[in-house]
Amino acid sequence: MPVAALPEFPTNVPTHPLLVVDYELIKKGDEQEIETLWKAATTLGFWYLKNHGCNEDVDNMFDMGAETMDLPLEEKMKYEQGDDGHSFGYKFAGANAVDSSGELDKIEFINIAKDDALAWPKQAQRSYPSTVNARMESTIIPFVRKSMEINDAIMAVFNAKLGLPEGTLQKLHSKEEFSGSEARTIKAPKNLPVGRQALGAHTDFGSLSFLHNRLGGLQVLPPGVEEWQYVKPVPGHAICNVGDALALFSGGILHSNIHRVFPPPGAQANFERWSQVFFTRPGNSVVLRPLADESPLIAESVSNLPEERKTAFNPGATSYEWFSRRIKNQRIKNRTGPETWMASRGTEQGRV
Ligand SMILES: O=C(O)CCC(=O)C(=O)O
Ligand SMILES: [Fe+2]
Repeated sequence: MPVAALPEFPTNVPTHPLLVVDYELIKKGDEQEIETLWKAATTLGFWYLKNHGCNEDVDNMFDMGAETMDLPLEEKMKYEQGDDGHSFGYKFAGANAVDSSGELDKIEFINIAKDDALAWPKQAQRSYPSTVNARMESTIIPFVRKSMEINDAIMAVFNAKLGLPEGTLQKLHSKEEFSGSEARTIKAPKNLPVGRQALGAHTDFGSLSFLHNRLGGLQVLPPGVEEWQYVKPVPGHAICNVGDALALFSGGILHSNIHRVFPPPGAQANFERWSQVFFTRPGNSVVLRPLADESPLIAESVSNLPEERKTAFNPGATSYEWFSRRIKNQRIKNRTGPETWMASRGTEQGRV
């Protein structure tokens, strides 16, 4: 669907403005732009990123997604994630809960491991539908490589601002180690029930998310605010956000905010909603904990945390364990009651 053919985002719904960061300026080390990025990452934890150079790659990923979702359900189900806490592969609509009542999610998606993209034509983590394999070289590998480069550059800025020894965050997100890093293409059907969640409220599991939206639907619940607000898609601008792993590594200096997906507002509701994400996550063996020994700034932030937050910020889990616990307990098949939803939570602080 060409963007020009889609209805405009309505003007009468509450939106939350995001700071705009220019990736070209970040790459050049522009001090003012770095300050804008830092402000965004330490307050809401969401920002727009322009001049990222991936627009064409994202369009190609949407084509790959459409080809994949058009396969018969029976074919897609051969590549399903399963109920054991694995993310890579296909997820059917209704596989996950969206809240503690066990209401079902409305979106389907395909997750492609960065390890499979980088190892191609060898298989690293798992196999994929033919439509994915056919576009691995032309579409997926370029998108994954560029997204990794962008998230790495942002992470290098955080590393310096947190006062960590050079390359610390880079080492925790090494290309070589297997990780949960993945590309995700999401399809939400048109005309979803109004006022219901398509994707339940959550914080992202990993470190950095690089998201591309054409239609509205993404909502955030900013700190200290009681009303969910839409994040308006802006053409050519990615929506970037901090995930739990960076919040934990930084002792809470970087903020991982809760968000969810609602049906697109106004006339946009009559259209399928597609989104494209790349998630950068730490290596599987990396233990999630504040890097207080490596940075006085982080040590100070931890010392100012209330006792219960100190405990929550030391989950005693590796990145792999954190990630699979959260995925597994979202799966409706694993639900025993509201406690299963609670067991899927990250750093939301009881807000959902
Ligand atoms: O589709 C979107 O806009 C957001 C998706 C999301 O939050 C996620 O997949 O973690
Ligand atoms: Fe998310």
